[in-house]
Amino acid sequence: AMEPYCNLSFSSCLLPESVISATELELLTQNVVLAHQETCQFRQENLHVLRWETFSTPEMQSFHHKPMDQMWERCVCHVTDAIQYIVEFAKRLSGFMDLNPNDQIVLLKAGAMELLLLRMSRAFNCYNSTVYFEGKYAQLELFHSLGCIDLISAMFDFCHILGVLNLSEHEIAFYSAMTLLDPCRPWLQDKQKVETLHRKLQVAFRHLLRRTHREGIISKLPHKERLSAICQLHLEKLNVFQQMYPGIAWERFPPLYKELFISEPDNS
Ligand SMILES: O=S(=O)(c1ccc(F)cc1)C1(c2ccc(OCc3ccccc3)cc2)CCCC1
Repeated sequence: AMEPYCNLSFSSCLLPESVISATELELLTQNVVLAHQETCQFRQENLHVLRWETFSTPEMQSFHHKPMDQMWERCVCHVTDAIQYIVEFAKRLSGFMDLNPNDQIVLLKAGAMELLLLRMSRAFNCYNSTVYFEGKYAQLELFHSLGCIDLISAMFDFCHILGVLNLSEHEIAFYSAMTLLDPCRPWLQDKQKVETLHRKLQVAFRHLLRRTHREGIISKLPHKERLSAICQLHLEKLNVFQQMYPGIAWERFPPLYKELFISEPDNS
């Protein structure tokens, strides 16, 4: 099939807005990979050396006996830390800061937890189903006191699916950028602008996969419905937690987490 872009000798040819030049393709790929590398929070090599360091039974017990609200507060703080890196990733993606501020917030509100799950798969050991948590790798059981083991096991399953694909940092970078810059997010004002960015990312990602003979993973990447279902479940569990511990979320959860996941109480 015709290459998705004109080569430089025809640089004067009229490029339909969705097609991208070879140079722009290369610059976009560098931008996405660098934005991810600079904001990935934990380096792959550091996670790798720890991946067989699991919590001992006594340590597991201590997590088990933690009160639900304490465990929630710890996880919510880790989420907030992780999301600060995700916000930084977004800001470094070419085109994101040119979007209007409303659309930047819309994309981060809808995509932050999804990107957190994609990044969490980097810290998942799919050989013993453990995930990096507070310095070591934890089994599912450790999170029992959160009272939302169905949410946590859905996250584990998701990380397992991605872990089996053994995605490279480049692939995770593109998967993250395309998840964030999703033109189908509700309430977008300038959908067209996000669409153009998304299409350029698609061309660049396909180009990378072709170059690395990894086209096969496209059909194996989880559908976005799966990602949004887990994020929906998180919001439901957060709601249940707020019913059980009224006031804790408002008093103890970081502002960024509240901004993203807790809708203003309707004062009606
Ligand atoms: O280290 S973590 O706290 C962690 C928690 C559970 C787990 F199984 C593995 C890791 C962290 C994370 C925290 C909450 C998450 O969902 C939302 C959630 C779930 C349950 C309670 C509160 C929030 C997802 C991930 C990993 C990435 C960033 C922090």
